[in-house]
Amino acid sequence: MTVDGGRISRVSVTPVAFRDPPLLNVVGVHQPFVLRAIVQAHTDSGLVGLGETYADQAHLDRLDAVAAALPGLDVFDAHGLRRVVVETLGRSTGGAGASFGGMLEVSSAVDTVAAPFEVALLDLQGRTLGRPVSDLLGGAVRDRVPFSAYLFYKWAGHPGQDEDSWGEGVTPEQMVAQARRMVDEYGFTAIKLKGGVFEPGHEVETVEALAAAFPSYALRIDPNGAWTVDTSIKVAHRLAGVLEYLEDPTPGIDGMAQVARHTDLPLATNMCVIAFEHLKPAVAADAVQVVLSDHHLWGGLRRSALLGGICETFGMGLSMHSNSHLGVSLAAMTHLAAATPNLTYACDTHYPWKTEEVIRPGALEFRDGSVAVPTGPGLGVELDEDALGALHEQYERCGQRGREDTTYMRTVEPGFTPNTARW
Ligand SMILES: O=C([O-])C(=O)C[C@H](O)[C@@H](O)C(=O)[O-]
Ligand SMILES: [Mg+2]
Repeated sequence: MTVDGGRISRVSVTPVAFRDPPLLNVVGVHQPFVLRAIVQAHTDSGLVGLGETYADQAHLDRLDAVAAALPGLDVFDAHGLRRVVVETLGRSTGGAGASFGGMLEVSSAVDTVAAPFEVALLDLQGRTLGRPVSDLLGGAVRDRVPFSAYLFYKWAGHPGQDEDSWGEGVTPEQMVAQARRMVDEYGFTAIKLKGGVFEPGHEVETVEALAAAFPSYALRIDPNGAWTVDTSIKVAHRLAGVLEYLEDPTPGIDGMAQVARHTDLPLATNMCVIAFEHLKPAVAADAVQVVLSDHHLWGGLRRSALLGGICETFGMGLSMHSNSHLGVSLAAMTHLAAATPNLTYACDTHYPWKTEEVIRPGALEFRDGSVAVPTGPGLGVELDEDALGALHEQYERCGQRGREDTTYMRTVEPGFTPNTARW
């Protein structure tokens, strides 16, 4: 007996905006709202599959062009989806690259545009078969997926607004308090500090304060390439035995390779290896020991699983990157991590920083720092249509149409320049 999953009849792409605190990073500060796009792929048999991605205007235009070309596609035809994306982007944009917030440049838009549609197809396939997405990826090898507490230096509140519930995060003591709250509320046992904001000595002191306060925890710092090779080597020596890995201390495969030659501390990246074409030179130079996957950027869940296999082949570790996201992404990340045997590090998530949501409550709960893999069909999450509508109205009202961390920072510090390789 063959199962007919039906064909795509209509695809909607809904931009939404949700509130975000003023989190600091190497290129500036988070704006008051995060923009995301929710994909709903409808079939002629009445099912709806979900996906989530970025919502910068240029990306939205590409998503809309692909969405219009998808009706008629068989929900099991993942290669057909990729063909549609390649053909559509070739026509509409020439396949030009994409940039998100000045932090991540991708050489091709195909993977980033294809990803949310691929997730929606997998959601539909799972709903058709009555099986969770993790089963379609080879089956869950763990029933809970561990995540890390993702700490950010931050302002007390957005300019002109009241202090938020997290308050200021600048001093080591304030950052330990931030970690304490995340650990108490979510049960995390791994902690990542977003660096690249203050001079390295201050950030190292913060890591040391975290290590003293949370002695048995796995710690990481990620300055997003803010340091020179020399500084990175010095920090690597000082934090050897304290960190589980050092993420993107300096920019580029060459720079990371120079650092790697002087330390046994594993170097991790979501900046110099962000597409399949970067793997060969990174492996040849032994530049990174841990790759942070991200299905939003690597072309979806199946291609991220492929990345996992390549990392295993070349003896590299695998972790998972995040950007500010909602529950549809968290569900997809959880299924992928559950079905990727060598994804042994706690995954990043920005989840604790958000206060608004588009999925119905109950499907994804943090306990002991981990999320149980949904066992229902597909992604196992349902959209709350009212919440989606409200966050879409918020998108219409908020006036933001892209992620502009640097521009926003300059409204407060007019002379600000992004800190890459500054120290
Ligand atoms: O690990 C990373 O590089 C990130 O999570 C990048 C993000 O853009 C992060 O810096 C942020 O949210 O500001
Ligand atoms: Mg990173």
